[in-house]
Amino acid sequence: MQGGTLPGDAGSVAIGEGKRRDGRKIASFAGLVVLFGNRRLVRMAVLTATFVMMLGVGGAILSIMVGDDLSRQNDAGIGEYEVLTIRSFELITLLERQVTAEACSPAFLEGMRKLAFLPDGINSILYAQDGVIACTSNAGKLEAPVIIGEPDLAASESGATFDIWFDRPQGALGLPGETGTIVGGDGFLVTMPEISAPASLFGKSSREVVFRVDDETWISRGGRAGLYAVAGMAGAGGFNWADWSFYGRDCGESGLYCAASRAPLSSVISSRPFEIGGFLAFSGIVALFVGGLADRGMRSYWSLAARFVRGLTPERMECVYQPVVRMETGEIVGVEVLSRWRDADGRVVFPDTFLPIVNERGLSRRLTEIVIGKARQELGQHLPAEKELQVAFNISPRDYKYDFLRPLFDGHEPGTARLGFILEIVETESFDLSSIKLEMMRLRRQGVRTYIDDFGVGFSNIGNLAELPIDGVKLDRGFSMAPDGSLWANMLPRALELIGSAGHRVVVEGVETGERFEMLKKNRHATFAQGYFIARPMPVEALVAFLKTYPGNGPAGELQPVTASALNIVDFGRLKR
Ligand SMILES: Nc1nc2c(ncn2[C@@H]2O[C@@H]3COP(=O)(O)O[C@H]4[C@@H](O)[C@H](n5cnc6c(=O)[nH]c(N)nc65)O[C@@H]4COP(=O)(O)O[C@H]3[C@H]2O)c(=O)[nH]1
Repeated sequence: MQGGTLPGDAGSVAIGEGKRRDGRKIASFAGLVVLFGNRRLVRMAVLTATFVMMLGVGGAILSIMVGDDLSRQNDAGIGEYEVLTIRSFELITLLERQVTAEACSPAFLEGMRKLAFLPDGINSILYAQDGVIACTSNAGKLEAPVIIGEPDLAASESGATFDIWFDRPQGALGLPGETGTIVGGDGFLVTMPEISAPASLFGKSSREVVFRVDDETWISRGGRAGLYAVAGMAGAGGFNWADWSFYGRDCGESGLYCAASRAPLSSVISSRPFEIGGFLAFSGIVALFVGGLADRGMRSYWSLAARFVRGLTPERMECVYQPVVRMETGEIVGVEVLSRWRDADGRVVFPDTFLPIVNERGLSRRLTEIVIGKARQELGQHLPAEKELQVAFNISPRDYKYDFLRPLFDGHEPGTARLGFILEIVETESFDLSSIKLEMMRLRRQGVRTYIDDFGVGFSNIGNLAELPIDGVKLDRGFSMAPDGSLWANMLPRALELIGSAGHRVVVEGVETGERFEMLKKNRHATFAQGYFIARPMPVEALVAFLKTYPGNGPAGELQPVTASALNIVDFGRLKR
């Protein structure tokens, strides 16, 4: 057997068009994926998507970690301010209870100093009368009393009111060069020291602690002023694309203090170069792995073999019919059924491409079953009622071994049926045909004849001509397609003689020219001919049209002898793709 290397079959495009329109959209989409180049594209897309997804996951983890760290810094700042505030009130309560001597007297000052040394972080106590600071725990009685002025804020906590003076210089109060926030009610006041920020885990971060008056009003209590406002505008996840920075914003339980922190992405990355570099490398490896998996999956899912196995269905398998001429009368007496398979993208795949898959995967019986069923149904439906035709199928000799061929011709009544059936045994491997003799005879009794296909090439054996119950032989197209004067061309009459003398009919395949056709007409052993000179394989609708116009097909009993020039009346070019 030789693989078909045809550019196409006659009429298959135009006639098959309408039928396949529905499947076009799906097919063209499938085609995108089927194309090898696109498989690479899909692989790249999967790889990129995986990498981006990994970056997304990594980014989310990083942003949670940075967010946690920023919250930790915020909480530390808020906590310290809140603790100090509470301690301030406790201290003021203690002062009011314990320091009861005459205001700013030595005993009074002694009492203030003792409490200033409590381990509460507050070491500066002031005493003011009518808005004027008269003495402090550090400076004692002030020679020049200090007017404290209006408080920045009058707040209330658990029913008690207290005033706050933010960031007042402490020089005149015995703490030169320092500033502090003064908190207190009427009489005793305490100065809260500045609080330092804890170290960031992710590079250089900045922080601002604010005293929150209400949702819209707050007073900066240290750090980088304005940060709290920007943090409020940072989007979900606390990442601000405007300055590529992470932001965190938290408030304490009392709601009096809030804090905001910022960590620029660049400093986060530069603070963890190995971890981040390692994660990027890991993401790359995962993406390559997933891309490879996708590629392997696609290769096994979209390989031609996998596509064919999935698509070996009557819907995707098409039959084309190549007419066979009886040389004596010039009449079309038969057709060879040749199969074509439609790939997922709608392209036609020829037998030389899919037959190796059929043989490798043991699908020959499935193929035969589909082709015979489909051809019988198509011919039965389309052929004119009076037309008799010999229909030849290609069969692997292995298929004879199973009791499966005969049921495919159920209902076939030899002698009365207008369709006769021929099985052309294709010898693709060394196979002992004598082992299927019995089945050949059983089929013959059922009216199904057996021919040996592609005689003269491959595994054909002259002994088979004499020993097997065969009904005919198809001479390989290599003989008639060979150029004039070549060894093959010279062997053609000898091969015909050999087969004819064994008493078999011969179908000469591959008749491409009028000269060869005329030459064969003169040879009494050349019973039938098939080839492009007569017609290319074509779909059933084209076959019906062809049979009507073919010059040798006159009304029954009036068959016209056909000459090469008469045959050329048919416009074969119109039928060729
Ligand atoms: N150059 C040239 N070629 C011509 C000419 N006339 C016919 N042909 C081509 O030669 C092949 C003849 O079929 P084959 O020898 O049985 O060879 C067939 C047959 O062995 C096998 N095959 C086709 N359909 C089936 C099938 O349904 N089942 C099985 N098992 N095999 C099949 O595939 C082979 C190739 O089939 P196709 O590609 O259809 O190729 C066909 C046909 O299109 C001509 O004048 N010139």
